[in-house]
Amino acid sequence: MEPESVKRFREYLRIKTVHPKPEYWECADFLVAQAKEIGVEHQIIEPVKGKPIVVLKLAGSDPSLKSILLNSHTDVVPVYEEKWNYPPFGAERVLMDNGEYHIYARGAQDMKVTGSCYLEALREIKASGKQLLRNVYAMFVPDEEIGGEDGMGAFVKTQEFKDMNGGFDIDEGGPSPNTTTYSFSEERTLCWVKFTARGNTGHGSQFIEATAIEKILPVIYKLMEIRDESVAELSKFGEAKALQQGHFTSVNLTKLEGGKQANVVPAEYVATFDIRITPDVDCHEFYTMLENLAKENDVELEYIKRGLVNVITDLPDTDPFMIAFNDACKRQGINRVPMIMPGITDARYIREAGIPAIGINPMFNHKLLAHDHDEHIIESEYLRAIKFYVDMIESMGSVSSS
Ligand SMILES: CSCC[C@H](NC=O)C(=O)O
Ligand SMILES: [Zn+2]
Ligand SMILES: [Zn+2]
Repeated sequence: MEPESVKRFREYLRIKTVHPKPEYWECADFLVAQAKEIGVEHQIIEPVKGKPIVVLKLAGSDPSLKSILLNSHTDVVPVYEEKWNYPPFGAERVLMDNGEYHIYARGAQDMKVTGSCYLEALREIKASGKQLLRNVYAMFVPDEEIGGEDGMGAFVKTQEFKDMNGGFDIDEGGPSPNTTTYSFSEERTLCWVKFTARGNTGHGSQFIEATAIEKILPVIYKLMEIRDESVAELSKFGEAKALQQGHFTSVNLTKLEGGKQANVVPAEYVATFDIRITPDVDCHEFYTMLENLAKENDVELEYIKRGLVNVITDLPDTDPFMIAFNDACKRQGINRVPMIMPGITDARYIREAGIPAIGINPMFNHKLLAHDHDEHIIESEYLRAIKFYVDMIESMGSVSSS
């Protein structure tokens, strides 16, 4: 028998909130219907037209206290459909040889599973008739996968967000490949940067000076050197490599453009990099280094997107919210290990707004398939995750001081 919570999760997965044209209103309709069924208030905020944010509220008995926020994004990244063994928006429930059911869909891990856990946990708590002390808000926001400027970035600036009076945010994490759970209270800083070199052109048989290629190559070499250094440092950690990656700056040359024909020396060459700066270094110093590198080589630099601040959540274990958080983890058999988020998430906007945020995903034994083909989750782990969130929400929502 398929649990009702799984049916609802699969319904959420079937909504094509996929870039570049996510069906945000279909998604909002689904979430509003959920709120009505669960019996909690909801609100739709649209700080940017066509990008609705849906917020569900589990009302606490003392609304003057700071609230607990549960954040999730509704959008998902595109798919290479031909590479999937199951339709990416079919949300098929497949019985595996080991007796486990898998649910296949884009967003199954990243991160509709978490959004569904919030919905199911609110449903359970509401149905139990218990009233918590603090307001709890589940937020469903668009556009995280494209930077979140029009989603959480815009939302945190609204009066509606301020009125929620958030005291602590539970946010996005990743499932664990084993039974250790990662928790994220800091992220690397995103830097997408494009270098354009211009130079002399002419016949491909000649020794032409000051070509675009000669200018761009030292820039590429230098950045690849930084990449090599990170790889070398990271490899020293052996098995613990994945856990440590956030302490190193990652560099990837993601686009290289230029040249028209084999015998024409290119007049222009463009190199685009996806760089993630570790919070262990000052991002402004890193930017100065990039700018100097460009200047020294007569290359133009343009930031496509970059972070300018990097706020981390650093609460002591004696903080009442942390006590409640850790207690719930312990009760649910979650062995929490801190890690720096390798990518960027909407939690950064919440931290910048002055609210502590921790990203977590309590599911065990999953291959990380965010943004990958055949993204799926193990049903029994989803069901266990719901229990985790029920406990976590009740625990955090009952914190009396702070
Ligand atoms: C600039 S938006 C990119 C956001 C994305 N976040 C999760 O995958 C990431 O690449 O980290
Ligand atoms: Zn995500
Ligand atoms: Zn993602």
